[in-house]
Amino acid sequence: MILIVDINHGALDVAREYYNLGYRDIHLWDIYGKLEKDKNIIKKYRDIIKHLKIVPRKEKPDISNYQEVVAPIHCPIDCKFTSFHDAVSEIIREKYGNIHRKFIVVTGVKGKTTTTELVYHILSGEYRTFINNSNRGSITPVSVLKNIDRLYEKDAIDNYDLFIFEVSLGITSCRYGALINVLENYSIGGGLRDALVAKVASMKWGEKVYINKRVIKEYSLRTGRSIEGNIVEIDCDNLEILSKYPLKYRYRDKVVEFNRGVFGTHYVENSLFAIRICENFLDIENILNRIYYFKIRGRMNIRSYNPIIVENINPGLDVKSIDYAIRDFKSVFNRGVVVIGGDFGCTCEEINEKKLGDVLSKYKKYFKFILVGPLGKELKKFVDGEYLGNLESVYKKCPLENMLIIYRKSMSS
Ligand SMILES: Nc1ncnc2c1ncn2[C@@H]1O[C@H](COP(=O)(O)OP(=O)(O)OP(=O)(O)O)[C@@H](O)[C@H]1O
Repeated sequence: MILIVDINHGALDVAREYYNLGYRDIHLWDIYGKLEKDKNIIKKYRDIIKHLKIVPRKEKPDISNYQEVVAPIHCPIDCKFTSFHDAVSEIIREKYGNIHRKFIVVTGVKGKTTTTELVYHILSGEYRTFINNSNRGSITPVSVLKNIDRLYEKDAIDNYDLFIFEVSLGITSCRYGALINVLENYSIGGGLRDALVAKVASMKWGEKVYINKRVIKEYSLRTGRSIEGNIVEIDCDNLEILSKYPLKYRYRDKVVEFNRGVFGTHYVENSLFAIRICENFLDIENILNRIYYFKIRGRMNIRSYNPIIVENINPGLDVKSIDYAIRDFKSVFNRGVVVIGGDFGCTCEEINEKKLGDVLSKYKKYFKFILVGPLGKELKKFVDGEYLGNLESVYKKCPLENMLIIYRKSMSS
């Protein structure tokens, strides 16, 4: 008997794969009551649901009855289980042989989307490249499998030489994997595990994995163990930054240079990973040339030049990345306006408005604050600032000063 947990994160897809691989007696625990809330799921997965025993949310299955439990790594269950990262990695190998040898998989706390977009931008000059990241869809481990299934169904898999995936909380089987940072280590699984240990545990799925030196150090301090596998340590902290805007830094005997449309020193870390991965495929001149033309919306892009407006509008902004964004902006422009706010409920990790308020207070000598969206409304309790409702009202005001816009934008808005 096998127990698969959590429909929200793809348990029905995983169950279907196990069934097709010959497993029987599959129980599925709908831990968050998804089937009660969303009747469309029953229609969509009728073919597999009829072969499963569904354990409803209110019932707690007796784990000791099962030979194997399969669950998302952040699932709040206290037992030994196969993570979805492990299950998906094995299923891909079973179903598709060596296709994972064409995969580049990126994980981390901040910069996953930017790094996958960079790798895609660099490699797609020479390779037929597929990408999935949070700009384009779900980034659960199961989404890797679903993307490959879809390409096979459409007979489109041979249209690509390489496949780039952003995956949350760890990598799945791949030729090249990357763990770019653990900017904020947070607890998962109701406090039973943490993001750092979860991400590191998945590194075994990469034939070669690029890991931030800071993460290697933090992991060793936290657990007393070293990370196993074919690891390339990436040291992002000892580089010579030649200019913050336009961004330029020294890489070996070369200069990495960005165009004026992107802003922020976090691009150093993200591009360093992109360069190291892409060096497996292209020569450095070609890579540097592509980087110069890189642009990405909503992640510290320049919206206009006089005065400067920098836009940081995306779902993944946490307190630390907001702090870094303002610090970077201050280090180049010194003063101006910070527009701050947006939505709640963008990601599993909710933003703490009180902590954010404390961070903003550090900068109140230098910046005027304009507050926007539901988060902005809450921030009024912690910082002085004009509440302007939404971003449209901000743009209508025609700013006269340099302005940084930080807006946590949910995928649905
Ligand atoms: N390497 C980095 N270090 C610190 N902050 C970063 C880094 N890369 C990006 N950021 C900040 O995080 C924001 C989100 O970046 P990005 O979307 O690339 O991260 P992500 O990991 O995909 O986020 P999420 O998956 O949580 O939405 C950026 O706009 C920037 O402010």
